[in-house]
Amino acid sequence: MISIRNLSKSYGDNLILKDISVDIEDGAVIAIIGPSGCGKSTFIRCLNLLEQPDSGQIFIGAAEITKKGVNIDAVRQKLGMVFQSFNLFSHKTVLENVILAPMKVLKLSQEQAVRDALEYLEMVGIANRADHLPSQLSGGQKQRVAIARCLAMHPEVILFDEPTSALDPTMVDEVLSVIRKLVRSGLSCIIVTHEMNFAKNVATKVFYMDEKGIYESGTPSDIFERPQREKTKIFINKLKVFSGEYKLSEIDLYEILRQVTEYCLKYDMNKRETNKITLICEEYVTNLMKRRVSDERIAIFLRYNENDDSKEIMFKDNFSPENHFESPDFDEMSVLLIKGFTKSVEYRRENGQNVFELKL
Ligand SMILES: Nc1ncnc2c1ncn2[C@@H]1O[C@H](COP(=O)(O)OP(=O)(O)OP(=O)(O)O)[C@@H](O)[C@H]1O
Repeated sequence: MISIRNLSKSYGDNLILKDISVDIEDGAVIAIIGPSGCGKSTFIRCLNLLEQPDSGQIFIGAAEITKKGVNIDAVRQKLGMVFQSFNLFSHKTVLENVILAPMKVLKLSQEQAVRDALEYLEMVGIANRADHLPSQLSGGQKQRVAIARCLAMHPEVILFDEPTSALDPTMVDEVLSVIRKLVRSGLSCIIVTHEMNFAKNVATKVFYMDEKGIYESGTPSDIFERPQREKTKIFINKLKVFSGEYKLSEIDLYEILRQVTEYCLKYDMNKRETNKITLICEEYVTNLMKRRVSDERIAIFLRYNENDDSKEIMFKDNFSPENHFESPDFDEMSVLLIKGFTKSVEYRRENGQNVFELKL
């Protein structure tokens, strides 16, 4: 088991990872997903000490690897790493790349190292290129050699840092297939990936990273089908969000409608949908403007889910409850129009606010 306790890491003044604590069980296949720049690579690079954490502890079993004076080669042997950019020695053949570390670090004889290397090259389907130089290989083949080189060190866990990001799309599958094969053989892996289907189908657990930490974790179905937290939902559902908050005394209705139209057009909504959304916003805001009081505020949120094409509008305002949408003061035609354009309208009071959720 890998246990991480209160891990933090900054680059200069830029705090990237804040106080992460998590356990990774033996045999787990962890997919790490999250927006670009959230610290996924930094996190796994800290695990095998390619980056030095600023604080916190990492244990492999009972052994603390973050302790002063630890043997870094031994740590990296246990936690092998496959990089986005392969990192093969360009002047050495495929075979030489694979036997180098086992001879140097594991002190294997050349004969033994070659025997092992050919076995691993066979496993990743590239033994017939053992005498080639990396420059004679495609990106996918180079990455498979890098995986064989990692396996030759008998790691307990392999860390994959976006292993397919540098590849031509036609080569992604051959590398993912090899990783899938390793996973099936029982090897523990931690994979930083932007390949959501791969994460969904191969991982035993998914870490969604955001806000400098593991923002939400769970099984692939937890994360991909039932994400609980807002940012995970937005990331997973590819939600395109618009939000605007306005002080009623300063409101410029036409500016709001312009912003809403711009949002709809940006995400390729058709003219009909765009008109519906802007009309609903117009009706709602106009009705509230009529009863302008001192310092009332309204907020408009639009959410468009690209996966299932669903659209939602949410209005929040801090008017008193009797001023809400279905109250007699609200223009009857507006209510009919809004209801006619939507599949459902839900009203609730939340934290002293009126909240309307409309599904289109
Ligand atoms: N060696 C470094 N020195 C300074 N800043 C760095 C260094 N490495 C990464 N960063 C910054 O730290 C942040 C996190 O980077 P990291 O590569 O860990 O993110 P990521 O989630 O893996 O991103 P991506 O998905 O785009 O690869 C980024 O803002 C990046 O620019």
